[in-house]
Amino acid sequence: MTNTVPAAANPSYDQLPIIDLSDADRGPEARARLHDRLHGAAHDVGFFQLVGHGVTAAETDALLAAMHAFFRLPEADRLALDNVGSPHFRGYTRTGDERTAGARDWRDQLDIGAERPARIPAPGEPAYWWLQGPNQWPAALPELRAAALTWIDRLGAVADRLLRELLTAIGAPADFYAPVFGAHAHPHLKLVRYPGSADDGTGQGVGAHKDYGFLTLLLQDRIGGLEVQRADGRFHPVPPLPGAFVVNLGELLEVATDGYLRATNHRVVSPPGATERFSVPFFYNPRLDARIEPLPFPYASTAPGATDDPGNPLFAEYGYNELKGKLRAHPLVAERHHAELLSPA
Ligand SMILES: O=C(O)CCC(=O)C(=O)O
Ligand SMILES: [Fe+2]
Repeated sequence: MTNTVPAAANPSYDQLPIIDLSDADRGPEARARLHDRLHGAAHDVGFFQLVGHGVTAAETDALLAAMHAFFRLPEADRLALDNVGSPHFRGYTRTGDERTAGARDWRDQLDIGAERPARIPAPGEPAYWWLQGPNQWPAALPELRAAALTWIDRLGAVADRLLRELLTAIGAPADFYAPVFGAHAHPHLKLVRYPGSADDGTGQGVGAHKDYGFLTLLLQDRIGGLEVQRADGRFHPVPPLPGAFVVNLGELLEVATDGYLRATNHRVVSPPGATERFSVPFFYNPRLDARIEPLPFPYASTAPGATDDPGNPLFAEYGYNELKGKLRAHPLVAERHHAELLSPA
């Protein structure tokens, strides 16, 4: 059987393909092998484990220390940052206030983005400008701000390299999307805690969803619970791999490649009992007003078309794609600040 698309590096459902980004610097042969594996992983699975990314254990430990300190703050300190007070969807979401796939998630989290002044959309301007605005930081933990903003810069640089290698791997110009990133890109970071299982028996840590942007780089601890929908339609666990980032493709890469690369559904099953799980997803997103042009690449003619789900339309103008998700996930923020954007039930 011939197959022009290279097979995923590891076809087993027991672990995701493992991609070593440092192969890009080991000469033309190693780089060509990297491109084969990356192509296969991105096309066949939409998820992989990234090693050789250059982020050190010390850098990771600094972020994790700040995150753990945040979740150890008295609840009142965390609630002082309640995102219900932010029309920009920034700040703290208490456990049970977030919804995915129409049901309650069982996690609490701090949402952080690029630190910019609020931009209130004028009449006639796109509503997604609401997503730009200041973060909320805990007064009792000043080091969190530096740790989080440093992480956004660091992972943004890794994601930038990875996107270039991925575009090269599928035969596209490496810098095709460079204009939609740069100084006005809209990265997003979440510090997340899953506080064990809710008593409703659903096991929903976070419900099945796709991410909205280009690439997500996730740091997960050793507890496990992340699951990815594979080609057989079933959700398979992603066993933690120490030192690796779990990478997945977001909806914009699906739009850009007309479905040749896919944004893959994933979810988190709550840890058992009172076990806590921590994770840090970093979302590599372009500027809000980026309009994602179709990618010129040699496999474009074989692309099946992007997913057509009336319940989850994919928007090529990035800001609308993120706003759709935020309004759905944070109904309390949406009702308080953006009632005019909610479609009548
Ligand atoms: O916590 C995780 O492992 C994944 C979280 C996730 O998929 C998300 O927040 O988009
Ligand atoms: Fe996600």
